[in-house]
Amino acid sequence: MLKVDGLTKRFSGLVAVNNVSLEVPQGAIAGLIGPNGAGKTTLFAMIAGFLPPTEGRVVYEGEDITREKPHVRARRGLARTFQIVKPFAGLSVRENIAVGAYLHTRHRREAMAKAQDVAMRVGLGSQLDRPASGLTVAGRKRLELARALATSPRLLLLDEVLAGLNPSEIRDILPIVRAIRDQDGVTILMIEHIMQAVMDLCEHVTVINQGAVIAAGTPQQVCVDPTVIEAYLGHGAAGRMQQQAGSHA
Ligand SMILES: Nc1ncnc2c1ncn2[C@@H]1O[C@H](COP(=O)(O)OP(=O)(O)OP(=O)(O)O)[C@@H](O)[C@H]1O
Repeated sequence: MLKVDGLTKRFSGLVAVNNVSLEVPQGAIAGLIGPNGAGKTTLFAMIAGFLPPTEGRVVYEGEDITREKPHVRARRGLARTFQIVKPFAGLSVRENIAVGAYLHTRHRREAMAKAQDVAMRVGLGSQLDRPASGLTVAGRKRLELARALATSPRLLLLDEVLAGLNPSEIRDILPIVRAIRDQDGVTILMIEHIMQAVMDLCEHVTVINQGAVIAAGTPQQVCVDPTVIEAYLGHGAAGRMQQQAGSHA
């Protein structure tokens, strides 16, 4: 469904993303993880068309979309959420969600109906007529998800939809994300720092560090990969953990 081929992004001297290749098959929930500043958001911005790559290609459903604008990609069914959620403050929850639906319709009634449908899916059904500015952090995350879903995506890029949520809020939102794939068949690529969520949701994970892919595999595989442990915890960490495990055995 999505093929990222040798994507590189340089910001003057800094190589934020360095020759990254990955594939997301149709129907997958795939994860993208890595320490702070690894280049995850920059990679997402290139996939969604918000930043032009310095080198490399983005291929979506077999077509090279590297030069396409974000709204053209969105019309093809490629949607993303943003880490920082900024609702349109003067608008209700329903109107905020409807903004996404206007991608495919010019009719207000249709956009509002789509907004209502999507709101029910993400658990915002009872908040539809409240001002979006009054939502809690968890509510705003649901709103962000709903706005993306209202564009009727086939590939959804989720940028830390769980960040800032408490454990019970996370437990509530995980089945919603899973249902987007299971019931609507939407393929998902998610950036996520919360490892338990990655373990629960993702079938495949790509790990990047300092702009480059350092590991890929199932969540279980990458969690025990010494290169990944070192990237998160520092040089020598994998060895220290092994020693500790040995001394506790
Ligand atoms: N517009 C920009 N201009 C210059 N440098 C940038 C720009 N955007 C990102 N960077 C740098 O590129 C690197 C990768 O940043 P990016 O935000 O993609 O990382 P990330 O993995 O998403 O981090 P986090 O998990 O903290 O969100 C960082 O060193 C960052 O400072």
